Amino acid sequence: MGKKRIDQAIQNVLEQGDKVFVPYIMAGDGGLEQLPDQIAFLEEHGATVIELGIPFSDPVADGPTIQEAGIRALANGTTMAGVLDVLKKTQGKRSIPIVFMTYFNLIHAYGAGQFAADCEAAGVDGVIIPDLPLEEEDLAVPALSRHDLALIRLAAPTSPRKRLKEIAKRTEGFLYAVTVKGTTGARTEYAEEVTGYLQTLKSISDTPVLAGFGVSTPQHVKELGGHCDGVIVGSKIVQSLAEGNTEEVKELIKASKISLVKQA
Ligand SMILES: O=P(O)(O)OC[C@@H](O)[C@@H](O)c1c[nH]c2ccccc12
Repeated sequence: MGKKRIDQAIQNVLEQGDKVFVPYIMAGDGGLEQLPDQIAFLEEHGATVIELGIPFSDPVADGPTIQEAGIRALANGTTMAGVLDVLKKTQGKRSIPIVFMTYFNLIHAYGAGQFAADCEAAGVDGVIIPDLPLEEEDLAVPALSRHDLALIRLAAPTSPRKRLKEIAKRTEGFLYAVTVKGTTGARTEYAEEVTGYLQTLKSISDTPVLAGFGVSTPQHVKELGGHCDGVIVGSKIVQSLAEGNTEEVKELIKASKISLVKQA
């Protein structure tokens, strides 16, 4: 459980010669009762770790697709406590690691200590808190460490090198390389500097580096994956699942399986 489970899952994929694939889904989109099946589907089709978003009324880092998914999830009554409850009850049915993506406000309202304890009890392995800067981490880190939860840090393309080094040193599980300036959401192409930025992060990080924000086609998965250890896909997965287009999700995951291509 916890940090080690994330490290293990990522290591297994990399040793096999594949790239890590982390899908993001919004908990409660489509009804919270769907969550165990959504997780099982992603696990079955080869996801490495699942990033599970907790809906929040003021999602400052999110673009329209994820904002709308959050509104749908809130409208059907999804709460942090509800998500933890479902995960706790279905713990034995999955072996894929789960990472929460939640704004700090929700953790603060829940109580950081209680939050971390309940996460551990529900089999959650780590958290991403996009609005918790390095300088404020003490608000959460002691509780998270006590309950063996990895705190995955985000690197932004606007951060100076010195700061990137500190982020890379502190991160646990993986380093989340935000590839664009702006909010989450599908994009058609990437600026050329992204390649250099990912290479820089690889050179300063001992922890696997995963690229996220705007990854939305199998081509993106292959391209970006070629410069780091794998990718995170949010908006495109959220949209495909909401439309019932499971084929699209499978194709995205398949693009991270380099070893399959080599054998073919
Ligand atoms: O939606 P995109 O562009 O594929 O980006 C990933 C992203 O959705 C997911 O990791 C995420 C959702 N909300 C966030 C807030 C901050 C950082 C990351 C996230």
